[in-house]
Amino acid sequence: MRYAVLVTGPAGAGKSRNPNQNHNPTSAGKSTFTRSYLNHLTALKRTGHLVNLDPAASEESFEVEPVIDIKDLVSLEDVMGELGYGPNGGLVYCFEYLLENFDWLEEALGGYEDDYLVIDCPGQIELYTHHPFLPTLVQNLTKMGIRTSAVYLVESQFMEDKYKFFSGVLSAMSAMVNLEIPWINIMSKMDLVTADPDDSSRGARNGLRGRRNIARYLDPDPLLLASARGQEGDTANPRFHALNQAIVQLIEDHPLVSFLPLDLTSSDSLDTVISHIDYTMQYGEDEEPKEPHDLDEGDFELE
Ligand SMILES: Nc1nc2c(ncn2[C@@H]2O[C@H](COP(=O)(O)OP(=O)(O)OP(=O)(O)O)[C@@H](O)[C@H]2O)c(=O)[nH]1
Ligand SMILES: [Mg+2]
Repeated sequence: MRYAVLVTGPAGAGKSRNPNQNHNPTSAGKSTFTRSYLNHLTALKRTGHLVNLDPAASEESFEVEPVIDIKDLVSLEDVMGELGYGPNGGLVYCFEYLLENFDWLEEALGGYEDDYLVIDCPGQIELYTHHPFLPTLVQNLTKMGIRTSAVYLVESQFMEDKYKFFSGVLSAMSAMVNLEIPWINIMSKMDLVTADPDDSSRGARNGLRGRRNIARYLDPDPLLLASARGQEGDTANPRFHALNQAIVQLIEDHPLVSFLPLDLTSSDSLDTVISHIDYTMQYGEDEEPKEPHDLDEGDFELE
């Protein structure tokens, strides 16, 4: 049996791919997670392979070499330079080109029997919400006997306030219904969440950040979120309250949207996330199906 995990999620405004540059606060951290994931599999004495499907990925971001790289087929730089496309049109072109030349990918994947592929995807949200590329890719992988699941990373800053959170939830839901495969939502960069509730940062002042308050975002109780509205300092236009209420109702009616916390600085956290992914796609189902580890609350203690 072969397995593939698509690592998806929104990009930030502006790409900062160089790890030495300032951290890009709104990028989900897909590429970073992908590499930690593979290193962790190695530590567990398991084999995994990196597949890069981001035609704009920069070379220096690869501390783990991809076994398959879309840029060997088509790169965004070339498409933009030679065909005069902008970054978004260029990405669409690259994916169309990939699907038209799917035998290239099929051949490249052919050599990896009994394997576990971790696929780093680009961050353009349109790719997940309204283009047919990823669903077609998944169908093709399924035809090849590759069992595919997806993780959707949303950055922990989305927990800073409920409006950002709603936007993260809605994008996750939209991607989920578009792909229709086993799916896990992940709240990434938990290392950036302030541990100290007395922290005077903006998020902490709003009382919406800090480990103490995380639970309500990881496993959202919409009514709780809704009741957070109208707090002192909430400058939102009251006309939006009805809309928020409707979104809250939607979240409540679709309890699929919960998030697993991911803190790359904790190997336990990676362990938990990976065992959830394994469980979701029934990795090694010929053996006993695995129960996911209990969510390690030790890391995010709720007093
Ligand atoms: N503090 C912290 N920073 C992170 C983490 N993961 C990624 N970053 C930083 O966030 C930025 C973006 O990370 P990437 O992994 O390139 O994000 P991406 O989702 O692949 O971005 P795109 O490919 O542009 O969509 C980089 O500057 C990383 O160093 C994390 O777990 N914690
Ligand atoms: Mg990336």
